[in-house]
Amino acid sequence: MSFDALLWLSFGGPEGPEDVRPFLENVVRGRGVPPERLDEVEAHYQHFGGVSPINRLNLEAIEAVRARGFELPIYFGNRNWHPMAEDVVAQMKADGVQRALVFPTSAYGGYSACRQYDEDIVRALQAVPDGPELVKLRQFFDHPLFISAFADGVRAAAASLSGPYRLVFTAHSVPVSADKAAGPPAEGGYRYSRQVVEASRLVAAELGVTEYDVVWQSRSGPPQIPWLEPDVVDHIEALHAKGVTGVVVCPIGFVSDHLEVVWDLDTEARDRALELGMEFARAATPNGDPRFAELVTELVAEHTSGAPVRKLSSFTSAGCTVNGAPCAPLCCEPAKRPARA
Ligand SMILES: CC1=C(CCC(=O)O)c2cc3nc(cc4[nH]c(cc5[nH]c(cc1n2)c(C)c5CCC(=O)O)c(CCC(=O)O)c4C)C(CCC(=O)O)=C3C
Ligand SMILES: [Fe+2]
Repeated sequence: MSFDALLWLSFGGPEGPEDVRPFLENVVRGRGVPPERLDEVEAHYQHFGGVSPINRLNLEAIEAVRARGFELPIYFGNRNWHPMAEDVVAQMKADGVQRALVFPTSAYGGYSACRQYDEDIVRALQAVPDGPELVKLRQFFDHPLFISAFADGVRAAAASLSGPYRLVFTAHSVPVSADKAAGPPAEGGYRYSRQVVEASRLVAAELGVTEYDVVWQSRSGPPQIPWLEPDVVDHIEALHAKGVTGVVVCPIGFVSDHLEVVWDLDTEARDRALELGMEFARAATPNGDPRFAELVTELVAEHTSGAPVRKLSSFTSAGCTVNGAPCAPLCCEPAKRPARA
């Protein structure tokens, strides 16, 4: 199969104070997130001048891929903020692109991490009749380059501490019902949390660390709905109560230092740990590591030159579908809630 472009598909983030509210409205449209939660999250963004680092980090990662001599033109589009996926797909069509690979900036399965990117593709193609064929790349949570980049991040973070530490992996929480619906029903659900746990195990194994925890962060939604727990800040408090004096937090669920990382971890979790008199260090995310550009190049080469599929676990790496089709019938079905307007 031949391809004539790569679409780098991400979450999007605001570029200034005025963008924050409309961006947040895009993210939570139809999701039942209470306004108080939005006010809180808006304050986190405004703390950084209303600018999320995510767009800049994506552009830097794209430059790193280009700098490797990558053979296809790369387009950048988002789910929730400009450049919006539909505008970029219109541009691709205008440029004569007929078949493109799509790199979604999430390593995992599940509704928010995988299926919602399929929905973005469907939405973009609906907005652009006779647009290019779009083939999404697979999930890469257990790719050796992804795992070793995180392992080095943990090594460097641990080296910055003076005493012993507990290794704590963290990923974005999701509603328990969404995790239960992650993956095709025949697999038994929980694909997202199982992949997060597996990636964490692989990083720990590469480091030779046998005692570690996997926790969750950045919970949203109405308080009465259960989300994956424990929360990273609560967990740091529990570790402190057990006499743990240092913590290395590895944001295994994220590819770059976007807002949930620089606020929820580097600010909130860190402040709490220091308040408790604990040492705290946060491992780097892979986005800025040369291995990340190599990873993208390899995932593309699986399609363009039959490069081997490298993965360290036997767990399914799905997500590779055409024009936004789900991976399998009923795979990662969205929760029953009002449709996006
Ligand atoms: C699994 C997962 C990932 C990892 C996979 C992936 O990377 O895709 C992820 C990434 C991200 N989440 C992000 C931002 C936000 N997520 C929100 C809300 C939500 N996230 C959810 C899940 C996830 N989110 C869910 C289930 C919700 C509830 C609403 C809904 O059901 O959709 C909200 C609303 C406010 C709030 O937090 O309540 C914001 C602003 C940003 C950009 C940060 C920046 O600007 O730098 C990124 C990369
Ligand atoms: Fe999926």
